[in-house]
Amino acid sequence: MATDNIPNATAKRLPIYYRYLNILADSGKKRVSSTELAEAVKVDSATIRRDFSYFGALGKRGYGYEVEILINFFKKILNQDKLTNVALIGVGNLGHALLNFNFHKANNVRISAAFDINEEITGTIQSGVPIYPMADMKEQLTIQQIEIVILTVPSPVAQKVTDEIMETGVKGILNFTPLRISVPDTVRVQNVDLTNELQTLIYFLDHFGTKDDEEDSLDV
Ligand SMILES: NC(=O)c1ccc[n+]([C@@H]2O[C@H](COP(=O)([O-])OP(=O)(O)OC[C@H]3O[C@@H](n4cnc5c(N)ncnc54)[C@H](O)[C@@H]3O)[C@@H](O)[C@H]2O)c1
Repeated sequence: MATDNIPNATAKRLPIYYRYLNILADSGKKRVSSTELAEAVKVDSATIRRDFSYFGALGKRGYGYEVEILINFFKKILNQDKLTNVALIGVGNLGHALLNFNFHKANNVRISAAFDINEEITGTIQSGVPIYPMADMKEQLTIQQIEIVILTVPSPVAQKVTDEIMETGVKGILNFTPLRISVPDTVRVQNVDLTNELQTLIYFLDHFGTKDDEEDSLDV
């Protein structure tokens, strides 16, 4: 089944579907229609049907979707069976918040190592995660076979730190810094910018009120 070329917006909705399907399964529900799912996850049913259609026939017209089949399907696609270790670089205000949070609601991803230059925190363990000095970064990323890094360093050092990361086996960076970092084609960068999200929200409220177009909504 080809899942390589699904649109970004669809890929971003998959964890939302997966989370809600688990809630349905926990409440004993066996079957769900795209309309019911649409109501719960606030994505219109046509979009849900189109998203699911990228993965072949997951349901039948007029019958809906088997909750368990969908869960098993998304579990595989989202790699929920496999624990992904992630590293955090830059344990300041934002880094601390992410360490505290540590994705405890997702059982397939966790921050297993953090790095900083601040000697007051290196060598300590915060929220159960060891903070290593930057001098240990390459070695630890390699030993722990970490392929994903969350970047929360100040923007003036973001590219330099990225270049160091590129000397390891890291394949993906969740970039919280405002700098648009340069990486080789083999590495994927996902930028997170709360200011941008807030401004987009303000724009939609100003122009369209509260009724948003699903394709452009902020949680795509
Ligand atoms: N995307 C967003 O919505 C969003 C929101 C807030 C902050 N930010 C960005 O996130 C980053 C962190 O913000 P913050 O408020 O936590 O900053 P901060 O100054 O509190 O933390 C930065 C941390 O990085 C460490 N650091 C500095 N140079 C380093 C280096 N070369 N290698 C490793 N660690 C290094 C510092 O010691 C510090 O602990 C900034 O780039 C900021 O602009 C983004």
